[in-house]
Amino acid sequence: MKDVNYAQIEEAVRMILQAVGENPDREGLLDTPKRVAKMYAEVFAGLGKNPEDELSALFNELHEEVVIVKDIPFFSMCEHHLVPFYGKAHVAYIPRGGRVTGLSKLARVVETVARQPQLQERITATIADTLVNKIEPHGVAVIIEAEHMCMTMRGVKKPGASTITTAVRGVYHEDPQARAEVFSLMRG
Ligand SMILES: Nc1nc2c(ncn2[C@@H]2O[C@H](COP(=O)(O)OP(=O)(O)OP(=O)(O)O)[C@@H](O)[C@H]2O)c(=O)[nH]1
Ligand SMILES: [Zn+2]
Repeated sequence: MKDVNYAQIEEAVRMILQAVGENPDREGLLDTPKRVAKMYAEVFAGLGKNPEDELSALFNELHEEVVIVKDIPFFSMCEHHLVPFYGKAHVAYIPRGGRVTGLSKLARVVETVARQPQLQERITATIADTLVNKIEPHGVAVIIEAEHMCMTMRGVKKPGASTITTAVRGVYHEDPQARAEVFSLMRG
């Protein structure tokens, strides 16, 4: 994790409160800058981390068929508005050469990639590329379904609108039938 400058966040939050016409010195807001600084440190904890480091647990198991972990909940922050977007990630890969990773490690990759100012497309692609680079599987497919609060609580205000993004690599990129099969397992 990158070093977080808590004092600077606190100062900035005080300034924002003042700028919107609030009184940062009223009792209810006194600890708010501190809380917000802690909150940002937590929700941006993925900054400066390499998600490939999460894939350190490798088991030498010759399983050259698909492994899918689906419905991995995640929370991220849209880099345009710094409001949350959240939903579920589904991650599938076909191990190669006995390089099978711990199931929880797939969820850890999702967590690390999501915990930074992000775009849904970039989270999706980064998860796929992390697996490709670290364990060189036969194929990877990632689907993310999310609701963006910048589209629900503000702006166009369309609660319930859901965004689906995919990233496919290797055999899932090359073979439409394999891709259709894995997508139906992931979304079923
Ligand atoms: N592609 C993509 N766009 C996103 C994501 N999160 C938010 N956005 C969009 O980023 C865009 C920013 O558009 P701008 O016109 O620069 O900003 P804005 O005036 O606040 O736009 P509105 O949201 O339409 O009010 C909006 O269309 C958002 O819906 C994301 O993960 N991926
Ligand atoms: Zn946004």
